[in-house]
Amino acid sequence: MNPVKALESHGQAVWLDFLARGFVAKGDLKKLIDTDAVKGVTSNPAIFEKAIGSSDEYDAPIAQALKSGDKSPADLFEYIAVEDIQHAADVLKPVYDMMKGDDGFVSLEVSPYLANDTKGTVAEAERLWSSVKRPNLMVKVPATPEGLPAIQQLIGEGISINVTLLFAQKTYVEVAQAYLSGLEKYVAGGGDPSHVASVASFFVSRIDAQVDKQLDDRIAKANDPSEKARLKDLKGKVAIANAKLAYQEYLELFAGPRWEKLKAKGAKPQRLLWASTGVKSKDYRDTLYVEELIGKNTVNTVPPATLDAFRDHGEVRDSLEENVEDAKKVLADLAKTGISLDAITTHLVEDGVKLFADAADKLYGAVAHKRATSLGGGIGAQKLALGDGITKKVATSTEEWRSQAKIRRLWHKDKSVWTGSDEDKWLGWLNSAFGEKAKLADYNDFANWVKAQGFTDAVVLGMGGSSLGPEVLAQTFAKVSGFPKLHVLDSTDPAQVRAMGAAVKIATTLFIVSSKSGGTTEPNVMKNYFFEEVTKAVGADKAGGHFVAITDPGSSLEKVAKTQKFARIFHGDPTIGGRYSVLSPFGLVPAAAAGVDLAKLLDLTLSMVRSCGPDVPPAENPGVQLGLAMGNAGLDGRDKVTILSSKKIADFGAWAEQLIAESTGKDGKGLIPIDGETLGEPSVYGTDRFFIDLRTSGEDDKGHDDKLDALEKAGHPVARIVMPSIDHLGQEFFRFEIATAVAGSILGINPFNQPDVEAAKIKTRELTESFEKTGALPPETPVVSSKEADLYTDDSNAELLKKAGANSDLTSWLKAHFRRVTPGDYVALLAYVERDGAHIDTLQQMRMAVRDKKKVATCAEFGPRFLHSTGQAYKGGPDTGVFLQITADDAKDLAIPDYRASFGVIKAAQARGDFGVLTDRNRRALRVHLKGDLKAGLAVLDKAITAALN
Ligand SMILES: O=P(O)(O)OC[C@H]1O[C@](O)(CO)[C@@H](O)[C@@H]1O
Ligand SMILES: O=C[C@H](O)[C@H](O)COP(=O)(O)O
Repeated sequence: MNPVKALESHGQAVWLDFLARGFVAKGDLKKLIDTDAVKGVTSNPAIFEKAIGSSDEYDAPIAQALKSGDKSPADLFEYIAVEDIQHAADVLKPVYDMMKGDDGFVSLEVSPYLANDTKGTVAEAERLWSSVKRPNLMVKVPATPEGLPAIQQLIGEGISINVTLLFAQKTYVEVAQAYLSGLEKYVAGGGDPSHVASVASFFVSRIDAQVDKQLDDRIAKANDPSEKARLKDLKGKVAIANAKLAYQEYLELFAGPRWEKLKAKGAKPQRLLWASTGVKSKDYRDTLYVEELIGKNTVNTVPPATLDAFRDHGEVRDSLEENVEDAKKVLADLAKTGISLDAITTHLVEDGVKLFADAADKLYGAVAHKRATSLGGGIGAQKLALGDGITKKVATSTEEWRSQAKIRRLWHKDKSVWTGSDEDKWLGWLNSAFGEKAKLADYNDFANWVKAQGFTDAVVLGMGGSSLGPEVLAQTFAKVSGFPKLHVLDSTDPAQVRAMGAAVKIATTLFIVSSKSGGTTEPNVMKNYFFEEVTKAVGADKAGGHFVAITDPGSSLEKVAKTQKFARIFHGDPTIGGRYSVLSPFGLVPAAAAGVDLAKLLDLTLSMVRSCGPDVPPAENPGVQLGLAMGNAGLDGRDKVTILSSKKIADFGAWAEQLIAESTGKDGKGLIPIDGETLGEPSVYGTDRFFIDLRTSGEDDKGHDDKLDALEKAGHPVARIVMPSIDHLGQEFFRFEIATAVAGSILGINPFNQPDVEAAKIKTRELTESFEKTGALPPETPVVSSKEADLYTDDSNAELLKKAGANSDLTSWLKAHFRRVTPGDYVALLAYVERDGAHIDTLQQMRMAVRDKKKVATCAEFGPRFLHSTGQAYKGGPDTGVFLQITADDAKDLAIPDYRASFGVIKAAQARGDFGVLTDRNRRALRVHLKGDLKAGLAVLDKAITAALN
């Protein structure tokens, strides 16, 4: 007789420790049921990994599953696994029916990531139970300290459980008690226990593998031949002895009054199942862990190779209750050697969780890969060409992030991923796109209202994160017919404020006052100005109807908005910092007002959110990969993140700048974003660059690409990202957010605070308060004064510059200042003037001259806008900045209603506050104040810069 089938008559059920889609579909499982009397199937993460990861068998099912909507890799795996388990359960259903529910089970394991999470395990087991919907399912839960209470609860709910990763006899007793207690609860609640089944999967071969290793060590060290022989004799015996003694416990546990009471109600005993019964050592007979553990009311789940071997040459006898005393002696002899079985079994539980988590990482990686392939053009493609050195470092970090579960910890808001301060309070952005999608109806109502009002323009008044997201949206998407044109104002420059007023029709403009804190000076003064303008245009009673506010709950702006009867107040999420707020009301309200299709934007964004999710291992996770590249490149001295965004998404860099700089630039560390530099030949760059090229599909430019290729060839790290279309903009917001958070972890900083911006705000406040009291800003003395310009700096900078040749003219000071620039530095031009096309061009020309001459990175920024963006890194980041602040007389100042200070005064105070912090931090900073006509002044400065550089 077929030895496998013969086991049946010895009271043992054989299950198959294997599952794969085709195996079931092609009838192979059915064949084993018929020929070998196989009565069940077990799966685990390693089995699924093998099935899904190393074949293309699942490509089509995955593509099919995605047809009903995008899914995260974990959801996708679950979807596929549930189908597989259902198929196997259906094939085994006749066995289940024939045996009246005593056998015929298929097991599906909860995620090993939840092994130490009771609540998570319970929730997942409940979900699997209800989605598989088969009476012959067993959900596998590990016998970890956190798994035990979950097992008891789940049994108490009438869910059949396969307890896995069980190695120690004493844990087995706890498992059986948990089963009994769970059943008692179920019965007490009116449940019929005859529907509940359970097995306790006692692992075998892994114990011998560990014990043998320790025995081998001792054998090698032993000198006495009899000692050697004694040790050798224990090899291959301990696991079986351990299992035999567990069976003795079983016989006791499932006898006696407690059990009899349950049995009388129809309860089934929790059978011991021998798991891990494929031999791990070639020294042993391949049927060892079947032959020695044959006994009544047990199960042995065997891998296909062991099944084949046993069918071929297995020997059947009632072995389980044989030589129990010998088994005790084996364990006693082991104890005498000093090898602790307790320590080994404890370690094996932890190791078992780790091994299954490693397998799950591989499995989810494979699923993530198949998902990405299947979604194809739906997700922005990313290619990293980092050069050998950084590639190696990224590979090391990738493995570290995987083995330390850092992406899952990041998503679970574990602050120890960063500095362990308060990072956990600032991670609302991770899920915001899901939350905002649920609010689509409200956004649509708002959009309809905006349309119905007939607004011609919508102007966002805000700073930093509150303005730069909307600005990218405004500049990327074309005006939508029937909706207002979207503008952004983020300045206190009188000319710029006035220009915005002139660019729109005040009477038909919607103003979106956007400030998370509600207390930021700029949006408040801009609001005061435009509220008065609107009042003049439409009357006091109607003015509020032209304003909406976006602000965090309870802010001072909310109070004002209520008093002034704003049309709407949208609340931000206080767990999202400004620079991470674009996929929250701060980006989405302006987008809705402009008629952007938010459903499409969010759906496409969510694909990237899933691609960067907790279940996507670092190697397959595009956000993590970009972040590890940025962070490691930064540590390698390539800390100038040079952003090259193509024409259609030209403004993206301005948003990315605020994200990267404000998040990472602190504690003397950080990444300096470089936006807007024209791409050059390798010779104009130092070795401090990391290039990110971002474009939409089809925006190819041979000249640009050749230059980029040349840079890559010259050894510069280059990340290339191709968005399928501008509609995929939200994907890039999210990719960069994750990347920045990850880079922050690599750099060892808290990416969610902005200590140095606050310092400048305090200085500015002191200056404006003094103005409110005295009517003037405190006097200051230039180091040099000429007809066109005054120069200012602190004593220490002045002394150094004079020593370096600065005398009485502008050029000499600039020359001395630029002379301080060394490789690895960056030069930042910080201009507190109107940000218009002409000034952007002038600044661009100046910075390009500096870059090409000094071969350093350059920034061309406008104040006060950059204060809420790169300003943090300039003051708090690495001391590699050389700053030229440019201020100017305002041709025509502008009063602010309800303020004594004008826009001009506030802007001046901001410039001085910022400069004060730069010099307090001993940064290399010089301020040029242009007098008289600005155009002429800038021309003089441009000339002086050119002269200074030559
Ligand atoms: O939205 P708020 O609170 O006005 O802040 C604007 C900006 O100022 C900062 O708080 C500091 O620069 C940024 O992080 C933020 O985006
Ligand atoms: O339920 C079955 C177990 O997961 C399996 O038997 C473990 O076997 P292994 O030790 O060979 O991985």
